[in-house]
Amino acid sequence: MIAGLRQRRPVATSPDRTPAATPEAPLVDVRGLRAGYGRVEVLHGVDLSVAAGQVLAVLGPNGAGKSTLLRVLAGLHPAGGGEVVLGGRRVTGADPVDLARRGLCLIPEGRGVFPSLTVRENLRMMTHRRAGMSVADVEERAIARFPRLGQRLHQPAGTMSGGEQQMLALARAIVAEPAVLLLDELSMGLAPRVVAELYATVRAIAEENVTIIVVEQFAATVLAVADTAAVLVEGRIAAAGPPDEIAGRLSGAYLGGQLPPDATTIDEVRS
Ligand SMILES: Nc1ncnc2c1ncn2[C@@H]1O[C@H](COP(=O)(O)OP(=O)(O)OP(=O)(O)O)[C@@H](O)[C@H]1O
Repeated sequence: MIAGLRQRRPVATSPDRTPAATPEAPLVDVRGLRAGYGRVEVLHGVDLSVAAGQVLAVLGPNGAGKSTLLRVLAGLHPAGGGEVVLGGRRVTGADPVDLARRGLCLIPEGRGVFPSLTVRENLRMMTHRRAGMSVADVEERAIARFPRLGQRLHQPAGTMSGGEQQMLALARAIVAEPAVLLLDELSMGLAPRVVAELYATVRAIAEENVTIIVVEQFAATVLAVADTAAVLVEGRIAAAGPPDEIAGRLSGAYLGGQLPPDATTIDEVRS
């Protein structure tokens, strides 16, 4: 079951924190972003922007550079060129701790939890992320959003189902009230029903004015909750626009919500 929306409570903020969302300007603006590994460039000048409180879905086949894009945005991998602007401030090259302080939070591919720690311990680690937040606050917020976690507080996170682990990863992220949430393939290895449940929650989180960039191969489910979408193919944006338009352009190329594994097929959809 998906918990309903809760009234957000004020927490202490730092002056560096990304300003409250406003609908006028993009909250995240990526311009000509390049990145690679060694001499091999995998992002060849990516332009993307997402308005405050909106969900941007970035779709693309294996190896397109989706995870690399998120890692650069989170400060975990260096940009080789271009820039990242967060809340009107250029943050290219900022370190991950600084970006986290500004309210940017990445849930990486795989489960963003500590498997040997209990659910409670995983949640408690988040108290340091926002001043003025007690352990009780953290647990209360997490359980309000994901009631199932309340029954598993003493269970090691790694023994929960994949869907429950992703709920915990999302719970860890949202208790810190992020300005921007970066999600890398929440759907990996999960049943479609569980994926749909997780993405319904992602939509609800966006409704609380959190800006979300989500990277996925599970096209149909994520497009259903996105405000805008882009297709990344071989490190370049092949298409961008409203989700229904992108879905239409992809419809000939995938069945059952799964993008085709080869970039060539998506290239054919481009024009
Ligand atoms: N640490 C690394 N060292 C060298 N090359 C890497 C590294 N990580 C990723 N790559 C390469 O960069 C390219 C983009 O990888 P990335 O993981 O960003 O793609 P992706 O779109 O997220 O793929 P997937 O959907 O399979 O996770 C791939 O060719 C990959 O092999």
